Amino acid sequence: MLAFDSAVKRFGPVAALDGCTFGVRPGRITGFLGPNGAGKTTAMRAVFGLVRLDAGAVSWQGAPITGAERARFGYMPEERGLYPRMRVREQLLYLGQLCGRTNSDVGRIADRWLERLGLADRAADRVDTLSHGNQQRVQLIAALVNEPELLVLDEPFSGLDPIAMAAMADLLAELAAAGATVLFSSHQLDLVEDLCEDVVIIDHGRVVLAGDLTDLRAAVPQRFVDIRYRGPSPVRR
Ligand SMILES: Nc1ncnc2c1ncn2[C@@H]1O[C@H](COP(=O)(O)OP(=O)(O)OP(=O)(O)O)[C@@H](O)[C@H]1O
Repeated sequence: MLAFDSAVKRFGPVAALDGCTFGVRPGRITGFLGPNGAGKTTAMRAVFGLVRLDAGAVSWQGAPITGAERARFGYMPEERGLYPRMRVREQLLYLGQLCGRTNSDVGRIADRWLERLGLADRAADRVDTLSHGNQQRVQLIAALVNEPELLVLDEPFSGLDPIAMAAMADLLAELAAAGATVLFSSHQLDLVEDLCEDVVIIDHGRVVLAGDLTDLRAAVPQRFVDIRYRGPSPVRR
């Protein structure tokens, strides 16, 4: 389990995380929601040591996260992080080796995902010759080349067409079913509702709602509000 315990991170006067506490359970997909600037990216970066918390902690399996553990995690950062002029497969091999995996090991895993995501015929192409959606697929594979126990994805669905979104959703469901812990942020509420078992909603760096989506739905039986307006149309013609 990935756990945030009273995590605090300040940037000058801004509290990006302000006592943020939640858990991400293994074998499940957790959707991480919140308005722009809520603190989602900051929380995800804290898992990888890319921001240093001012107070509180983030832990994995009950212990502080070390570099050795991070090498077994997968991360798709919001700003993405591929070398544009490197060839797709070559880049995946390089990134996998940085995680301490052997060349043949990474090659086998990368080839499987390239095939699965319809990119086998682009393996020898430079990344910057691929479309945005295909670069995003490569970025996902980069997060998977070390067969991660924990997968943290910052807005992985943004900019994808419906077919690519469905392929990504299937893949995440499959990884979680195989035991991986999956946390992803999104602004697409319908997608989160369809795909996730758990949700965490934060605002101003604090958790406002967290838990099993089915339980949360049951606690709020009224899901739609019917608003009727009487009077002249407010729309000017
Ligand atoms: N490196 C930084 N320097 C200064 N302020 C930062 C930095 N990183 C984040 N912040 C601020 O911290 C707050 C939280 O930002 P963060 O990117 O974590 O939010 P978010 O929930 O991921 O937003 P979005 O949905 O827009 O991606 C924002 O007010 C942001 O401006």
